[in-house]
Amino acid sequence: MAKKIGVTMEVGNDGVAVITITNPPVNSLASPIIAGLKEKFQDANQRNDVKAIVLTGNNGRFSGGFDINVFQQVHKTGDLSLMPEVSVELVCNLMEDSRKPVVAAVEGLALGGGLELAMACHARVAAPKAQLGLPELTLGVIPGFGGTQRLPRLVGLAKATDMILLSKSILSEEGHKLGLVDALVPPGDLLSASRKWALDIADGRKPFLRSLHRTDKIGSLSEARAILKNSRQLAKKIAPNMPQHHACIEVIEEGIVHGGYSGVLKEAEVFKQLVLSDTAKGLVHVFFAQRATSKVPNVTDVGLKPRPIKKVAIIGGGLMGSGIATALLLSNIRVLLKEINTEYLMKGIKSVEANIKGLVSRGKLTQDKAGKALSLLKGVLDYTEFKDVDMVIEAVIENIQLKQSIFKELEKVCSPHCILASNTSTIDLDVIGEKTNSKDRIVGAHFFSPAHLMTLLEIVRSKNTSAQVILDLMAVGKAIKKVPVVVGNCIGFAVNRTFFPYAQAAHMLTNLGVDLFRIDSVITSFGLPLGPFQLGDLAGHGIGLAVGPIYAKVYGDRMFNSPLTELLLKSGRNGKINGRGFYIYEKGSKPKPDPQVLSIVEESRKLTNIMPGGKPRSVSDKEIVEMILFPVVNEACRVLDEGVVIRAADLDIASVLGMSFPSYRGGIVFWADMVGPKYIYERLKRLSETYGGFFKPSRYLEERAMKGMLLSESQSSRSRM
Ligand SMILES: CCC[C@H](O)CC(=O)SCCNC(=O)CCNC(=O)[C@H](O)C(C)(C)COP(=O)([O-])OP(=O)([O-])OC[C@H]1O[C@@H](n2cnc3c(N)ncnc32)[C@H](O)[C@@H]1OP(=O)([O-])[O-]
Ligand SMILES: NC(=O)c1ccc[n+]([C@@H]2O[C@H](COP(=O)([O-])OP(=O)(O)OC[C@H]3O[C@@H](n4cnc5c(N)ncnc54)[C@H](O)[C@@H]3O)[C@@H](O)[C@H]2O)c1
Repeated sequence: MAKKIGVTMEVGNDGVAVITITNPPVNSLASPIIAGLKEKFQDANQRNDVKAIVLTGNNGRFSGGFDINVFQQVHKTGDLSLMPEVSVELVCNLMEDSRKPVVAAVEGLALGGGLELAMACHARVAAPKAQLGLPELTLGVIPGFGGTQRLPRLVGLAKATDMILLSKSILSEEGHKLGLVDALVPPGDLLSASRKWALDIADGRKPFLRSLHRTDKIGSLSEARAILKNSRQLAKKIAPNMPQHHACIEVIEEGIVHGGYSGVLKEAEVFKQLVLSDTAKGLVHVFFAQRATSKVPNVTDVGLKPRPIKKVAIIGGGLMGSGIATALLLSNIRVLLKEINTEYLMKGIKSVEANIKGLVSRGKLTQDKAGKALSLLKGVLDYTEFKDVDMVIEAVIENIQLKQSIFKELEKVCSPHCILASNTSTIDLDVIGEKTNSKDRIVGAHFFSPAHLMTLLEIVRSKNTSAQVILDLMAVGKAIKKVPVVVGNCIGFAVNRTFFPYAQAAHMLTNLGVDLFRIDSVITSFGLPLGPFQLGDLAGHGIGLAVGPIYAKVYGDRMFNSPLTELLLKSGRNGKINGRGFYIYEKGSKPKPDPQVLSIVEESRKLTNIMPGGKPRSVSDKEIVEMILFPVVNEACRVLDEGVVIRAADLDIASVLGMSFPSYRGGIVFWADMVGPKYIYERLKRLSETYGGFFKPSRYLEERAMKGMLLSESQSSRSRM
């Protein structure tokens, strides 16, 4: 059934016209809605039987803002005329400058353009817990319906810049205290209270306030400049590679110096420049890509319903098990934590307590909620209580025999409906389940460390895993505030496999004579939070050494054998865990590059002997980025080719959430498509001629480059799912 969308107007006997937006699910401001609003406001302004106007949204939501699909159309076509003229024609002229008072009746949410429409009204009446904010910067643009001008005038400049630059929304309760909301009323009274407020303004019992004309909360010019100076520093820190934060501050300043209307005009001009930026393209792609991950063919579209998961057993209370337990407890799921002996069990429980305490001390959790979460945890040393759990997540050490024997045991002690998940990062799920008759309920639940903080959950589907089990795990993932991405079974799954060349390429460059600290710094300037060497320190070099042979067995044709990790470990440097790796780690200070590592690097260079003519290779920063990230793109191509992910955009989200690949670059595949498959292919081909198989372009990349196709264009599927 086609969804009903549009704008309606009903005029009551009291002379109030109620204009209602209907565009499920979030009442986004699509072109027909904007056209409908213009028409209804014109009509209401002209009609003699209308004294005042109330603007509201249908189904308990005011509006989630401008329709983001339009940005995507603009990105595809480059056609700016698809953007409707709103900020002057509708918002200033028909709404704010109307002779008839307009009151916004806000429930659920008013975000982006939604809040901007509400701010152009002459008062705002809201229901409790409505979400209010201007999140446009997360999409690479700035507010474009006058929000940069009206929010500072309603809540003060410091609060407004904080909300806009950090894309932080507030609840209507806080909005009421700040003056953004004029009255807070129960949802059932929202319309009647708004009508009354509108009539009170019309009859002069309440003031007729136009937000853009207000100056009472802006302060003096020197005060404003001081606040904007701080904002510029904040922008530099949080968004060094993005244009929209600085541009937004400029626009706000224009309004402070030359008046709100001048600010509105500049806002419209800057908006049009930003909407076409690569940053906006990347961020808008990520917005839709993240939502697309919840659509899994033959799982979410076949009428199945997720079964309730109330109690989960976790086997292994080490780094991962304790993190996963924390995430489940915080979402009110009961957890049985199993360990091998009392000492390890207590250690595991203490880690969970420390995770939860950390959240309380950072103000992210109340003491009450922390107590409630911990009351749901029970430590055990055997399987007696496993009979009524809905799901088991195994997180013991990476050992095939151990995992196989655990799953064989689980099959006996758990009920037949119980989901049997493994957090393995490298072992084939089919091998783990080999000795069982429960292959249809065995699934990978690959969390990323620290599991209670990282949002990606790779759900690994073997050829036997049932659709119901996938759906159940997706629902658990969402319940614990993760973003589940369903992937196929292969060594390293989607993220670790795609990024295994990341460290390898860095080692090759170092062995070619490039300074390793420079490599890290170039990669962090590109936008990844940690360069490959610092990331290696964080994971621990012991792990790197242990998983190397597993990868070599299947991807050996494209591995670079660097002795550097082994040499590092020999000299007692396991990374952050023991305070020394490539960097020195001291409590309370930032990691410091350790110059003593350079002699180890020299030893490695002697062993590999790959420097051309024995001399360090000189490379530009651009070459460093290409030599490290193009092999990653090449592996991403193989992941796409083999159908390890359902769609290319899933790999983008997985790279953003699992590897912290910069979201403003849209994820690894999106970025590669922006750079150009042909260029990447040619660079890799040339590099492979000099340095061998590590850089050899994959068949998929070659094919796409030759045909002039994008890597993300849908493939003739050999999907594993
Ligand atoms: C010139 C313009 C100036 C203006 O200043 C610019 C803006 O306003 S920019 C906008 C500023 N506003 C924002 O940045 C707000 C962006 N939106 C959000 O943050 C969340 O969606 C929201 C909190 C609203 C609901 O969360 P939730 O309940 O977890 O639900 P969910 O997230 O799963 O979404 C459900 C469905 O709704 C869809 N959809 C949602 N919003 C929009 C939209 N604006 N448009 C189109 N579609 C939108 C979403 O794709 C999904 O579709 P599907 O096909 O079912 O996958
Ligand atoms: N460390 C990471 O960053 C990371 C990330 C994703 C996945 N993984 C995977 O998660 C799993 C666990 O890794 P980790 O880093 O937490 O290891 P860890 O060594 O920190 O913890 C493993 C725990 O399992 C316990 N254990 C062993 N046998 C057991 C048994 N029979 N019953 C109960 N407990 C038992 C050990 O006592 C230990 O406390 C591995 O499969 C690993 O590949 C690790």
